[in-house]
Amino acid sequence: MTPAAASTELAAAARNITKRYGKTVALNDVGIEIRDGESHALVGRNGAGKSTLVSILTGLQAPDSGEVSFYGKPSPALSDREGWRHNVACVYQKSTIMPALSVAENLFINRQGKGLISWSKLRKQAAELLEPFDVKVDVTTPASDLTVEQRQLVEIARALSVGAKFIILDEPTAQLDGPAIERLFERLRALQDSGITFMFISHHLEEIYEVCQTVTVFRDAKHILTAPVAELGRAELVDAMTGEPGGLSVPGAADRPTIGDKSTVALKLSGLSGDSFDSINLEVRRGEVIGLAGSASSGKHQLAETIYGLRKAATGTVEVDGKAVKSGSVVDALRHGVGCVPRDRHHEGLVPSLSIAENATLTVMGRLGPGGLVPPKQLAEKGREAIKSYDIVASGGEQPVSDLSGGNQQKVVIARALANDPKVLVLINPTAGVDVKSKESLLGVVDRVARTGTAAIVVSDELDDMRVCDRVLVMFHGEVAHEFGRDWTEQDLVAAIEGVTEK
Ligand SMILES: Nc1ncnc2c1ncn2[C@@H]1O[C@H](COP(=O)(O)OP(=O)(O)OP(=O)(O)O)[C@@H](O)[C@H]1O
Repeated sequence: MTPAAASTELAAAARNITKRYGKTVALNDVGIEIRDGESHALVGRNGAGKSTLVSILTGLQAPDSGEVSFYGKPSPALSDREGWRHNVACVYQKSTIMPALSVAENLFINRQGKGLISWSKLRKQAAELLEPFDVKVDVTTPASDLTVEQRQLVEIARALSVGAKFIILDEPTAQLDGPAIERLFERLRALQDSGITFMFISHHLEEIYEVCQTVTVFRDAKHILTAPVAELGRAELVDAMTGEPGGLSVPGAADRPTIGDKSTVALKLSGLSGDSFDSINLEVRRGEVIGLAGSASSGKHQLAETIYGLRKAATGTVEVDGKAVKSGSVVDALRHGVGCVPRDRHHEGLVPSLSIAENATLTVMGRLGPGGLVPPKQLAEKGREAIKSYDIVASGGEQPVSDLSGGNQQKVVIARALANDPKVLVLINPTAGVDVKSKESLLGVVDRVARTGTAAIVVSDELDDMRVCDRVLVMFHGEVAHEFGRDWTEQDLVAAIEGVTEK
């Protein structure tokens, strides 16, 4: 995006903001100034305070102290939702769209006005609103049928239609595949050219360089720096986020001993077919890490979810250590030693009201104490262990998971998957929402368990997550179209994912 588009007027400003949750100081006298027309990145490690600032900038909660203003005017009262909606909108990772309502109803929610609704007029207006966004859906479609990409565009269109010119994008690319990210960025550029201001939160630092002009770094609830993106190198940016010098090093598969044919087969898929994938045969040996790559429609998620029992296979078998696992049963998969990090931590991953310790031990309750009850001392120990091993930012193991930042919740999901000492580990987007430094330590965990003989399957859109893999299988239209060894190149992999190379 062109820096020239930004002016000196401030679209949004937050000054001297402090916010506490009990003993936790989530924001400690921080500020941010977002110039009209710019795209301003907000980055920081998990738990740095980014989402808390977003909730204050969107009027979802009040700060304990400090002020927010838009275009030089003080923010509306918290109860004036309409006033906030005119100033700012946020596209969250978690949808704010009502799944049961149609696209048109979602676009006009809360503002049908008084009197009878003219459905035909509403549908026509909805179609007009979406037209510039090239969202190819019938506006009467239920919102639950939208892809993540379409859902985000509907949310942006909705924000613009109520007059907001400042939009916050909270990790918008976390659930998108490569081509969808490119399409989103093209649209952001066009919107910025038309004068829309963005605040952009992402753990993918290369995206900051691609779409933003200014970057602000928060660390441990404090403002560390604000600088033009062009003047801050990637290493300096990471140093500011972590507070310590030294680059990043993602563990690579090449550092582990090669897995020979003599190693026992831990997981065997024979003629496995299901929703979106067909006739998959695969053997994964003890200590071997397999990457599953492919576009969103490749069938990779469905295959992984069938292995850990979330989906029932149409035909074929899944065997762990030579024993067949009952199809479509997560409990049976767990019993055979399959651990999983699911795609959606909000729905399948965690029990938000339970503590870190309780969530981290959900898969092993029966083994820790009689009748599934864990003695408090042992539970506290497990909580401390999880916090230490997985680098979780929290006040203690007894803290409810609902209080944790998104990235830290993801670390609890990983702790839970590993608590059972699984023979086979299935990880879907394991580093989603996780900061750069924690990414490195989580991939280190995969490397470590592989060394102890666990077989792992890593499903991810991130090439960095594939570096820890011994083999990378690229799926295309439900089949394994390519297989790469440890020596894959980024170019080969991307070409195979997009289906532009010969088999
Ligand atoms: N409702 C809450 N109750 C208690 N503590 C909370 C609550 N919401 C956030 N916190 C704490 O405030 C701190 C900042 O959290 P926040 O969600 O703003 O971080 P973040 O920078 O968005 O992290 P991430 O990158 O993981 O999304 C964290 O320590 C978190 O545990």
